[in-house]
Amino acid sequence: MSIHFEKVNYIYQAGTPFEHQALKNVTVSIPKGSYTAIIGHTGSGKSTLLQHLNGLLKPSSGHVTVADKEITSTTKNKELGELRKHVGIVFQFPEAQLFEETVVKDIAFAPKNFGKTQEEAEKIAIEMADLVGLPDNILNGSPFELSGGQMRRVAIAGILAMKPDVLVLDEPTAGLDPKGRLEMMQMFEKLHQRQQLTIVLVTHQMDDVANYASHTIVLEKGEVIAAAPPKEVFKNPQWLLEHHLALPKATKFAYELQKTGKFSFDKMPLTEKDLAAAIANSLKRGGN
Ligand SMILES: Nc1ncnc2c1ncn2[C@@H]1O[C@H](COP(=O)(O)OP(=O)(O)OP(=O)(O)O)[C@@H](O)[C@H]1O
Repeated sequence: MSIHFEKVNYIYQAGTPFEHQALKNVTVSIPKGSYTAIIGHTGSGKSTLLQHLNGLLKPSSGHVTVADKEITSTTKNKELGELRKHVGIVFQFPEAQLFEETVVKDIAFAPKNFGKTQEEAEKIAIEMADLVGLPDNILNGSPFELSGGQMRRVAIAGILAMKPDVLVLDEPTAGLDPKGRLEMMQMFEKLHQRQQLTIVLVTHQMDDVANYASHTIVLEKGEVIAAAPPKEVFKNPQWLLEHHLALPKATKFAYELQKTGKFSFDKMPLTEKDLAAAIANSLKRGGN
């Protein structure tokens, strides 16, 4: 399911003293089947852009096309029901939305609402729980007795139960410890690979962009300032620093090494593995 923004402007609270233009003439695509990271400073418009993906927000002008559905300022909510099944959005701290008395019932809520029988919905729920790595023995217990990371998995399974083609994640690892973060990111990677899900990830974690994303969109003050694979976006550390963006750890380390004048890199490494290979190469060419 490909997604395209064409000259999209979005203005919050238009015509009031609080008016704020959060997206400015955004023309950008999210390739079908990609793992696209959206990065940018606080307030650059990431969440605003994300909410256009299923019409929670509609462009003030311009249009968004998701598969064959065009969303404009005049699109009615009742036209968006089908689209919302195809684009699942996991907002920050999704576990706050859990409410059912058992894990299975919580995950089964959406399919039941979309017309499945109780039995069908629970079957889907059990499959989805397995997909997100929840153990069987918690399924009939309360979601509120689980750890934070497991509660989040329940909430994500609830979104996956709609069988979306696109999974949108707004800082999905916020508040998790390093182990929980790694496990969660590995789970999304698995979903991307095995279910061919298009993933759209809003993140401040540049290492996650480097490790997992195939495409990157960089926002600054509501404008798209770059849209390219991570290796392109991170190849010029100076440009990123000028735009007050962080670098992946390995890229930063290589950049600092390069500044000593003793190492040079043809391609900036993005990951620890790339970094080790790049240092070895530089040494072979006569670095010291
Ligand atoms: N309801 C609103 N009314 C007015 N301005 C708003 C409203 N919601 C967001 N904004 C403004 O729109 C801009 C973009 O906000 P948005 O939440 O999309 O940014 P973001 O990049 O997701 O930020 P963060 O990284 O902090 O989540 C910000 O300047 C924000 O203050």
